[in-house]
Amino acid sequence: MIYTVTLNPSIDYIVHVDKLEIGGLNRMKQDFKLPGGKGLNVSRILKRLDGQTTALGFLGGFTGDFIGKWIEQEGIINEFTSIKEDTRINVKLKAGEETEINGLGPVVSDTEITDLKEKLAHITSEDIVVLSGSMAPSLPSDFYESLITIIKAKGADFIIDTTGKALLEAIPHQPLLIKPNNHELAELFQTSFSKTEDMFPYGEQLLKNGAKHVLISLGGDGSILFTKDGIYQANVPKGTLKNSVGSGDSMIAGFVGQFEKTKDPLEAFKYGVACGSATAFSDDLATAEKIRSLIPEVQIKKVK
Ligand SMILES: Nc1ncnc2c1ncn2[C@@H]1O[C@H](COP(=O)(O)OP(=O)(O)OP(=O)(O)O)[C@@H](O)[C@H]1O
Ligand SMILES: O=P(O)(O)OC[C@@]1(O)O[C@H](CO)[C@@H](O)[C@@H]1O
Repeated sequence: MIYTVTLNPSIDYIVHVDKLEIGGLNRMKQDFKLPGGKGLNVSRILKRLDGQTTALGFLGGFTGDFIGKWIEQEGIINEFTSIKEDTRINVKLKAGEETEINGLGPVVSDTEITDLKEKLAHITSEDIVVLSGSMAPSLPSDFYESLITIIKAKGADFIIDTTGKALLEAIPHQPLLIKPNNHELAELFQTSFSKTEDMFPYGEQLLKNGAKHVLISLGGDGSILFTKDGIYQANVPKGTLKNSVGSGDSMIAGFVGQFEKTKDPLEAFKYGVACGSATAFSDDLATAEKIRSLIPEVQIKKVK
């Protein structure tokens, strides 16, 4: 079973306007409310690909009810911890360019924290846990590490998709996968890249530090996978960009879903690319049909 943990889920309020007038009254052309949060997006894609997935994290208030009902309707096992405060709303403003305004997130109490940890402790060594996204500021800064301790004690694998200190602290615990994008990688090492090859030593360093696989996503420019056997680069399938929100999460879902089945990192990489691009070419997260249609277009070559 693949578990996802979304500590700070959201309703993603997607707002389309023709042209944004700062300081004026803007009328929406179209709007959508969708369940959001990185781990939840991973679960939603896994489910569409017929995977079994359980979603953990914190959900509260009217916003939490909306998300809980939605994901249950999609067949995702909902083991979220109920919290007193409202889950946040993240605004995704589409006015030609995309602008995101993400909420801070609710205060989570000690009892709520204990409940989440108890639920996580039900996993077995056969399971993979995906830890994704930001933490509400009320949580201790080493919270992800405390969850990793539980996961490791059960002998399960984990994937972590977060940034900064929480990501750096997780790497020595040997995550199955980390997936920084090129900007996050540059930030981790306080550097900048002018070409793809510049990233190679940093990806290799992350492997040395403990990650079992490192996937660096480059948006519309593709992605690079670092494994113990070498470095591989993928193209991007052709299509029209509709929405880049959630393409990174979709990539992780494709990778972990296929890795669970085949244990083959290159096969997993191929599915990851197809899922990431399929979401980039869709209004919401990609459908299984769209993902499957892109698989034949993905080409992976060894570059080192
Ligand atoms: N414009 C695009 N065209 C084709 N494929 C894309 C595009 N944008 C993203 N993808 C696919 O999705 C993968 C992940 O995208 P990206 O690098 O933007 O992740 P991310 O920064 O984690 O995204 P997010 O945080 O918005 O979910 C890319 O490596 C690529 O395979
Ligand atoms: O604020 P975080 O946790 O970093 O990111 C949250 C978020 O932007 O990530 C998802 C896309 O990856 C969205 O569904 C959600 O709104």
